[in-house]
Amino acid sequence: MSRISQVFANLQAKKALIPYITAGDPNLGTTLQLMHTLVDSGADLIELGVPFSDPMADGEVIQRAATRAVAQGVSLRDVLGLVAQFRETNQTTPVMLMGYLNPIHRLGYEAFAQAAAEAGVDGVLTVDCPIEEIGALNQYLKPAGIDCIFLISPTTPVERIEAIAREASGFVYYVSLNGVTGSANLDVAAVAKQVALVKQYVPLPVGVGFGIRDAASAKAIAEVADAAIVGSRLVQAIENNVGNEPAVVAAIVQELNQAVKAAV
Ligand SMILES: O=P(O)(O)OC[C@@H](O)[C@@H](O)c1c[nH]c2ccccc12
Repeated sequence: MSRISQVFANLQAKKALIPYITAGDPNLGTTLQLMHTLVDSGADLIELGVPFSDPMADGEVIQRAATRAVAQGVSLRDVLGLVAQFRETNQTTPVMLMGYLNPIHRLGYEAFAQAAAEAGVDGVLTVDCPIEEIGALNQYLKPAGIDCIFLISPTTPVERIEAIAREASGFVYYVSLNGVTGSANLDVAAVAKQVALVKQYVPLPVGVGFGIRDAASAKAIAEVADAAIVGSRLVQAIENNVGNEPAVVAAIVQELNQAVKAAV
């Protein structure tokens, strides 16, 4: 069983909190510290962004984080090195990479899958990978034991959800709204309805992200899904608290985790 599946199995009826941070924001050393902070504060799984120059699914907050990391020259190889460092002292918390296809394609799918597995990566979400192309990557991820995580949005047609069900493992990521990360108009009732639809076709846990900003929204989402995913709130806190990032992030994640774990 993969580390991601294991986490959901261990939680039983409880819900997962999945915080997102961008690797290399504000620098790789701080990201390593923050990854341990996330775990200590209750994160069940870490979503780690691979910085990219043209992050089209991201709102301004995460775009700026990617720009800061890219400006320091943080590469996909560096991110894999970061995960390997994290694994030196943590063998239990799953790490999923979130990124765009270009850097993975440049490294080569087979080489990437091998290096990611060696580093201790558990899942890969390629935001801009068309379903036609995912097989080319997944043929290497699967034997390497890495889960292929897919986005499903409010406009994903049922045929595509069925195609995703054939390739996905670990969990699927339901995007709560049509827009970019950091949006503010979360409609919990609409999400509940769509998550139920997704579950008719996909026999995996469903995590929900986009627009979850506080304890109340995290709890509301955790009541209708298997995991709440929070990015922009944390990335904004990192930007606003240079030099004091771990303490501020710890406080937010602890609060979010309490809310998510209180969901029934
Ligand atoms: O930032 P938000 O609104 O809290 O949403 C989570 C999101 O940041 C994280 O999962 C993520 C960051 N970049 C992405 C690109 C596509 C899909 C998801 C993501």
